[in-house]
Amino acid sequence: MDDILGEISSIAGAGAETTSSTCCFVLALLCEHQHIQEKVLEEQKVIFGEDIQRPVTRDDLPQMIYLEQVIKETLRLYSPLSFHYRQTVDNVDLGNGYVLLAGIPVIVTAYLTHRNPEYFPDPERFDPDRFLPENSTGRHPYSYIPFGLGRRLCVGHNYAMMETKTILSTVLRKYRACAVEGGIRALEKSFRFGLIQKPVQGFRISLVPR
Ligand code: HEM
Repeated sequence: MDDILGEISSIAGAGAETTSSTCCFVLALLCEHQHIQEKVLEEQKVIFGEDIQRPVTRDDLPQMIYLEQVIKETLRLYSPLSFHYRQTVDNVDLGNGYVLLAGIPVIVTAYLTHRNPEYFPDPERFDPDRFLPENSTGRHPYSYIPFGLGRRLCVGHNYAMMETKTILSTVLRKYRACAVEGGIRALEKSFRFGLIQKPVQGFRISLVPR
């Protein structure tokens, strides 16, 4: 029973604030990039026509290709889990003159990794086209780690993408995300770099019915 309760609480804990914060960051970025929001909406119209009420079905999700690029680019800039904590088991030779000794804590930050200009030129720019197939093929697999990688890869990563697309499609067909209080830069200044990266005062985003 303890194991089952442990699994349930870690899935509920790891699955709730991560996706809600991702949805809010997408909406905040779309406030500041209206032309990208228009492209998202155009894609929604191809899938749903003018129907703003129809619930999203499983078959709709693979068609939301541009929305997926927008979510991926949002996760690049604002990964809810901004660092990964590990402890070395053996000595690790980094091949550049440095060796991490066995038994030491290692923190990898998604925040800095995702802003490495070697892999993401002009890294502060919000550009969903970075995730077009032709622009992402050949990129180093460890340069993009919003869900971690390897054995401890987020067990919910596919589900998270489905859930985020469903929520955003439902909201954006009905509402235009207009403004985020103080702008995204102000949000960033108030980040709490805890387990979940998010602004201390939460998100205040204006949504206007379409
Ligand atoms: C955008 C949403 C999400 C992000 C960015 C995210 C990110 C992550 C990351 C980075 C890790 C690995 C942590 C590490 O390296 O130690 C992780 C682990 C985990 N995630 Fe997610 N996650 C998301 C959504 C979800 C959802 C929806 C669920 C469940 C329904 C979930 C369940 C889990 C669980 C159970 C683990 C622990 C796996 C393990 O320790 O082996 N996550 N997540």
